Amino acid sequence: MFKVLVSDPISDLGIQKLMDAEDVTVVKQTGLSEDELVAIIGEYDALLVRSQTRVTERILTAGTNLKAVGRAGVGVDNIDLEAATKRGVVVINAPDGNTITTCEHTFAMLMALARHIPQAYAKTIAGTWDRKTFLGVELNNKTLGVLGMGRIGSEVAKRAKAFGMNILAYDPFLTQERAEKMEVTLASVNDIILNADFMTVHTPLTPETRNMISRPQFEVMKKGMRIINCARGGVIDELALVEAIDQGIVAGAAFDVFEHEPPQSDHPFLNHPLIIVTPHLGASTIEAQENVAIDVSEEVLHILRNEPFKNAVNIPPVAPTVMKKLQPYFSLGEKLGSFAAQITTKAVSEIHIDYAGDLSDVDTLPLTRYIVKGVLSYHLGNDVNIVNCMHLAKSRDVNIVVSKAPRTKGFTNLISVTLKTQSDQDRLVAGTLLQGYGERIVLLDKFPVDIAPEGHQILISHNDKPGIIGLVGTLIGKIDVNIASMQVGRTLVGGSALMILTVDKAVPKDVLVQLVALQEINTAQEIILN
Ligand SMILES: NC(=O)C1=CN([C@@H]2O[C@H](COP(=O)(O)OP(=O)(O)OC[C@H]3O[C@@H](n4cnc5c(N)ncnc54)[C@H](O)[C@@H]3O)[C@@H](O)[C@H]2O)C=CC1
Ligand SMILES: O=C(O)C(=O)COP(=O)(O)O
Repeated sequence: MFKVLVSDPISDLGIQKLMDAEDVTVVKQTGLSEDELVAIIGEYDALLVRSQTRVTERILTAGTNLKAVGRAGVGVDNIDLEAATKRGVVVINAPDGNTITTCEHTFAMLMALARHIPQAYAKTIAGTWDRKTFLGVELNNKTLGVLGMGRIGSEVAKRAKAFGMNILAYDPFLTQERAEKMEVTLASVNDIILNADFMTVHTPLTPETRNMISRPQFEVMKKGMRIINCARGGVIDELALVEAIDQGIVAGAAFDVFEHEPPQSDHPFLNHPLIIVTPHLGASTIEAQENVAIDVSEEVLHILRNEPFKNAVNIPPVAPTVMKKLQPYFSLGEKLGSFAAQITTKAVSEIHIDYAGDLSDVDTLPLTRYIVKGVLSYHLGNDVNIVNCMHLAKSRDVNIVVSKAPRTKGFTNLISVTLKTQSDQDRLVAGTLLQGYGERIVLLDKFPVDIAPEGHQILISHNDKPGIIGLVGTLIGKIDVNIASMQVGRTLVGGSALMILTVDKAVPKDVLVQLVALQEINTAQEIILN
């Protein structure tokens, strides 16, 4: 039974699927401190959060059973991604579910700012009928600068056009072609600062975007600018903004987010007559909360059940078409890696993977992860997964080298895994996916073989002499282990040869020792593939 902890307020309707799952127990406990979370997280397989819970390295370290952290929303700046990756915890988010809602909140803030609605409301309900102070501005024919044209920024631009606004858009990934398609003007940050009447930010908070708009930008800014931030606190320098408002450069600001949330009661934004604020409500609609909770619950279920998932933040994204092509090879890749690791007795310094045939023209990184996982998990056990395997390999100075060849001899696809060791005792295992026959190992070192990679195998290297097969069969038979299949490969008559037996159950270690003691047998190794 998997245990999932929900530590922020997340829609019940959205997580219904998780609550209904027979193999999952959901526990809801919100408002926990870091210490409280550290104390209990060890029992849980997954943690579901929004932006309040800070998922720190301490929490991730204490979460010894943790497989996934699900963020019911977009921003993952409250999660220590590096620590999660190191510990093999998949971090997933729900990037699409709150786009429209946050865009609409941005628009609500934009209009409230243009017409002083919160200030007018407060004065009116306090009993003053003031029709002079709150002279607003129209949006029509004004210029809106959008910094960050991702999901939310693009939707804001679309709606602003319907209000008759001209859009200046800046995003490092915005091309001229896409800008034209969206009927916005591609601009620089400087163009926006100098020419816009309103400016809205929709970027994540990164080292590059932190204080993107600060004193130097305010100093040259077009007078009367109005600024909206429904993205992340810290993108616009809070103190510099207050100064710019007080100097009459900026006419007003509307902020949903703060550098530190919740802000201290003496934060200069609170009670400033020209700044309106909301408490990080951008994503807070019934619809968005259901959407993000559904998305994240489905993904967490996939991860817990070892099924393919998308939207992992700490694994590079894979295009669906590529995924479709690669997925059938994941299990074969992992088994090849595991097989190679089990027959390699020296420390591995390089994992060399060669993809040939069908696999040579796709981005094979996701498959490489499965192979590396297979190699490392033989020694490192369940601590290795496709999230942390590359990091673990690097931290152990194991190089991963990938080569590709468009053609293979006799196979439409071939994956060859060579484990290189410092003592030059390299081992090679190659496999293919045969239409109708499934996974096969077809090459072991230099010997052609045909083995279904599953269950228990014994790999024996011997000299090519008559009578060896009989000796081995007799010894294995004596301990009552059934041999399901046997193959012998050699390159030269009378030279070195290789025998591989598929057996029905594990063979005790002392039998392997007895096998090696037989004449003409050099090594005997057991390989277990699940
Ligand atoms: N207030 C709230 O409740 C909510 C806030 N957000 C926040 O809104 C922001 C945007 O979310 P989405 O549009 O979904 O993300 P997105 O990933 O679709 O868009 C972000 C865009 O920012 C751009 N960007 C990155 N660095 C930049 C830079 N230096 N200058 C200009 N653009 C840059 C990226 O290229 C990308 O196109 C995120 O920070 C997210 O956390 C999202 C949902 C709700
Ligand atoms: O999705 C995001 O990035 C948000 O900022 C929304 O945060 P929340 O889930 O409302 O705490």
